[in-house]
Amino acid sequence: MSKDLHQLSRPKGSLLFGNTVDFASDPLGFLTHCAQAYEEMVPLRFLFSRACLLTQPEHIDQVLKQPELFTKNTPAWQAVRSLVGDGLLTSEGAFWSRQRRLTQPVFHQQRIAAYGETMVLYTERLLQTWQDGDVRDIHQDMMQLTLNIVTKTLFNVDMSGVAAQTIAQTLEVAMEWFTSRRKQAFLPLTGLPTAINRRYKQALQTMDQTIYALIQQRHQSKDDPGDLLSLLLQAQDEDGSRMSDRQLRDELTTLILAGHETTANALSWVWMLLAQNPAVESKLARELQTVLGDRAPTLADLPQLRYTEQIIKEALRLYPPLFSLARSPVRDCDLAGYRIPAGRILLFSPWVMHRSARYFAEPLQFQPERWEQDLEKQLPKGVYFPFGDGPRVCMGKSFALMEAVLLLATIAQKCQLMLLPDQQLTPLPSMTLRPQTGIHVRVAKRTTVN
Ligand code: HEM
Repeated sequence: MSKDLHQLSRPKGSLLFGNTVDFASDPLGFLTHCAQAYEEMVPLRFLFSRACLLTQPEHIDQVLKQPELFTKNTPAWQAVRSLVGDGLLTSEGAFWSRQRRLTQPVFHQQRIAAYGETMVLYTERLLQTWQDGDVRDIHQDMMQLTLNIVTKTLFNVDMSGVAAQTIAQTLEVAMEWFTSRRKQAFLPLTGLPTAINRRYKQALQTMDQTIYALIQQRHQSKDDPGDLLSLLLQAQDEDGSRMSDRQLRDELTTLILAGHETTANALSWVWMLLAQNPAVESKLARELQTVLGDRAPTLADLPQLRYTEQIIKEALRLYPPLFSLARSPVRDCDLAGYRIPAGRILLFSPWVMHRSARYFAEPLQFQPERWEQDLEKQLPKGVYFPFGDGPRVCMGKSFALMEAVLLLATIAQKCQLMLLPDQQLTPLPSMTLRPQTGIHVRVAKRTTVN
């Protein structure tokens, strides 16, 4: 006989709003506090929505491994849907399964191997514009660079000038809109003509024009570059029908968003952590000098760039770009002996799990060395999951890891980035975990390795 969630202790909230105010004002702090102060499941209430925070790895693992039972039908995912529509990230059931099958080949190891050259080339182009002593917002640089790489590799488009700016601006507004929705406990207030709602609607329209123009161009072109866009255009249902332009728009928007925002954030936090930890930075420089000397990295170097990879893993542990995930059961079910009613929002947070002293020694310290002995394999499932897990694990995981290592190696080989003093380096928990006011650095072109 399953137990009732009511039996579990929970953080006191206000009579009307429940835990909304605490969550909205400091989601990272609130979730961390709940995981530390209460039991394995923590019932929560956000105004009218009931939720439950999972803090046991085996529960998280069970939820991630059963996407048919635990779906993404939650307010937070609905908010993401307003931006990306019914693309791979947000669709469900047979439709998602078909789209995933169809898109998978583009992410096969051999295929993404070919993208390595573009990643390094685009990074070198960016470096050519940097002068010794320059002050830069490295977060903006990473956003621009990863956007250019994802559109070139997946859609064979050089996204520059106005189009790139349109996408960047839409994302800025979308993040602001998403943060404001979280603060309203995801109440469906999107219809109200508030300033931010209006700006968001306008930004979506402008971005749609850019994406539809890209689709149109390809419809008219005779070339078949064999990229993801060609694959999607050629895909046919059993009845011979093809994807509508609306569906193509959703998939393209999804991959542009998922394919650059996350990696850019991960790399931004890497630069901050390196600047704060000079011993790690020097060790990285030595690895790059030993493995690469003066030549640019290639795919073949990846197995030797072990410390570089450990830095990425460690930064993803401390600053997971998707800091919290959510699912909801389609029917009443049992989880760890508790009855979970259909529709209950289940929250679980990489931020919380990755910083737990139960699984990581000195959890708040940046220690890439902890990944030396294949720690990832030794950890229980559901502890370290920056890319999610189960059938809906990030489709771009290998792409992203390869990109992060190549970009880090290419830049760190040539430059050292130093943080400007007196800046607040606060993570803003929006749709992703972004640095709230960017990360401002001074560039020192490398002459010798320390
Ligand atoms: C450091 C970089 C990245 C991180 C941390 C990351 C993280 C994640 C996570 C946590 C999920 C699962 C969400 C959930 O289950 O609720 C996910 C899904 C997804 N990611 Fe990534 N991602 C990254 C890069 C990329 C890249 C480069 C691409 C594409 C080029 C991509 C495409 C996708 C797609 C399509 C999904 C949806 C998969 C599905 O539901 O079938 N991601 N990502």
